[in-house]
Amino acid sequence: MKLAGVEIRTIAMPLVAPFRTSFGTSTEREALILRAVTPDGEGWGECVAMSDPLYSSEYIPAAADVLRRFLIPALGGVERLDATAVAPALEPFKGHRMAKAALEMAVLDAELRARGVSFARELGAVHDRVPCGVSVGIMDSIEDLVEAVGGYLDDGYVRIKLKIEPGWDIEPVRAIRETYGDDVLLQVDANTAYTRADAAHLARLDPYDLLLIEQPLDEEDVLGHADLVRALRTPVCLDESIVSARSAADAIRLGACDVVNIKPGRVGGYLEARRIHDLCAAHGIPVWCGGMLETGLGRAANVALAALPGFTLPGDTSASDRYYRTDVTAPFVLSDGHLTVPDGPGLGVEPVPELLDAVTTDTEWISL
Ligand SMILES: O=C(O)CCC(=O)N[C@@H](C(=O)O)c1ccccc1
Repeated sequence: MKLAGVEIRTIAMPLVAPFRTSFGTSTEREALILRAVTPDGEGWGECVAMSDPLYSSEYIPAAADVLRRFLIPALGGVERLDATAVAPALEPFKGHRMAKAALEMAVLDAELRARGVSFARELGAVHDRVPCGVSVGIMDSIEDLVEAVGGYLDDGYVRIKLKIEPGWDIEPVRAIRETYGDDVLLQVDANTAYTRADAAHLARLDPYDLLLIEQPLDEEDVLGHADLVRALRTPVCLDESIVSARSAADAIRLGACDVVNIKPGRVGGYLEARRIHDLCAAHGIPVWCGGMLETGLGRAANVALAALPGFTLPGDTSASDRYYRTDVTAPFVLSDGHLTVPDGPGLGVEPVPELLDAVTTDTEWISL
């Protein structure tokens, strides 16, 4: 397959409600959408970098720049291009895993559409629907949180994830347990908001029978997480710390995680995500699919990934209407707490042109 060029499109999608985490509040989701064009057709990719370098070092203008100046031109020289050739061709360029992941996703989609193979089949999915969790942001009051969680439970979500930070952790968890009982699958996500000195404080979450506590410490503090694994009864899950199969292997060997949140964009793509799934399965480490407020494009690929056998915990694979009044694809709709895995060629979904145009703020074509 030869790449004729790639369209880089910037979109801005309003959120149905502000989404607050320990590193800030979002009211809209900017994203980069890539369209790879080959003689056989086209493929779509989504870059999950945020507007600002607050979740990780990547952010949208930087991702667009590295794609435009380095990553897309690097694929121009690849004669027999397929998805497995992308990472090796981009390897000389350091970092920018989310930008690389988007480009690999677009090439993989183009390749699979041409072959008539779905993402799910290519990645090794074993389910045709996946149970869905939902991520709930930090709120202005405990009452607001209790009401929001009640709405998601009414929607059918099978797992609740609460964003936490110092000052908003024990109380919210206690309120949800007291209101909705001990059977609700409940976990928390700190997004690196705590330090090693908070170990005793975080142990106060142990009585609430949480599925896990996600990324309590700095993404580079792997040894600190290993200490927490020993100090807490609550399983420790890593997110920001896991950027590759190598870093996952190191974290497992150091005893720094009981669970891994796999986000394809964070680790450089769906092929690396599958490697991490395989590695964790070999070590008996359960994984689940994280989310980055993806549009239906990234959501389709995530749902396919979440259908692999080692994804034994519900992921942040919510319905489109958790974040967006109108998605750029046909909406993903929750049914009995599950999303159906797309089974068409490639992603199995594609943007609705007028919906995509309505949220587009910039488009550029990089010819090869
Ligand atoms: O459901 C989703 O797509 C979002 C899930 C979620 O909470 N993502 C978090 C995270 O840290 O995992 C996030 C939010 C905003 C930006 C980056 C990451």
